[in-house]
Amino acid sequence: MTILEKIIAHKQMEVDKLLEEARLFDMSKQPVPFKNRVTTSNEVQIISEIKRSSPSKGDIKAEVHPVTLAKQYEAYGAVAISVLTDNVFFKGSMKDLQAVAEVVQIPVLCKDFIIHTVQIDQAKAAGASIILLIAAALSKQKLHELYHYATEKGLEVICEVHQMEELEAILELDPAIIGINNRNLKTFEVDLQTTVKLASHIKNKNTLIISESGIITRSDALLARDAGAEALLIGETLMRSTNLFETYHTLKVSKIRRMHDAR
Ligand SMILES: O=P(O)(O)OC[C@@H](O)[C@@H](O)c1c[nH]c2ccccc12
Repeated sequence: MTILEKIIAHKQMEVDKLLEEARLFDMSKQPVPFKNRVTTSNEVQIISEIKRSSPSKGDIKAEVHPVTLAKQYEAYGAVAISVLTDNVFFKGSMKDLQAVAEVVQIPVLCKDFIIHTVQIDQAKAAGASIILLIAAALSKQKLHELYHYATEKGLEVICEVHQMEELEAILELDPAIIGINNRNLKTFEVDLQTTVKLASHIKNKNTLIISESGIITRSDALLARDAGAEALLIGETLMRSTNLFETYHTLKVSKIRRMHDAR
């Protein structure tokens, strides 16, 4: 069993419990616009992630205070905050997301393994403006169903892909946003060339491309930018930073290639 299969099996149990509880979710919250903020900017934007722990790295910063960190991310210019809400494998929670969404003005991404519409309702009620749908975790039919459901609720969706077949399955949707995960969720291997390879197959210029995972240095940011990414999803590098001001400064690159950016 791969780690992704383990996570999904556990997620199914969580979903069954949620459905049993038959909670009513308040769906009246207005999401904060995301994509437009990225595409109209002159800089490659950073989606900053709150990630206490992960199955691949173990504890990164388990004792973090999400609200304090989110405020710092916002102050340093994050375009959105990603909050890991999976508890069993990432030590996050929907409570974290809710607390963060209450204090920041920027959009919040619910970073979880979504397999059922009830999780979308739950995320929206907690204050998420964006959700993630992971192609590796869903059948094509389910992916399409969840995508349409979330967009009907006014949420923006990042369709995450890691392999060509996954990209093909989501291109049929002509999605507004594609996240290319440089990390293989089955083996944890990270390769930034994943962004280079897959981005070249995304022909619609209106599709926003986000490069996700394993971005550590300025040259990583430049590599993703040159491949066509307009935003970067960064977790561990920010979580481990002891000087966020400097780290943002290092990772913030302009969308246009400049002389001093040459590697
Ligand atoms: O910490 P990193 O390497 O910067 O990665 C962040 C983010 O891309 C990663 O947490 C992630 C991308 N897709 C996911 C799906 C589920 C859980 C986590 C993820």
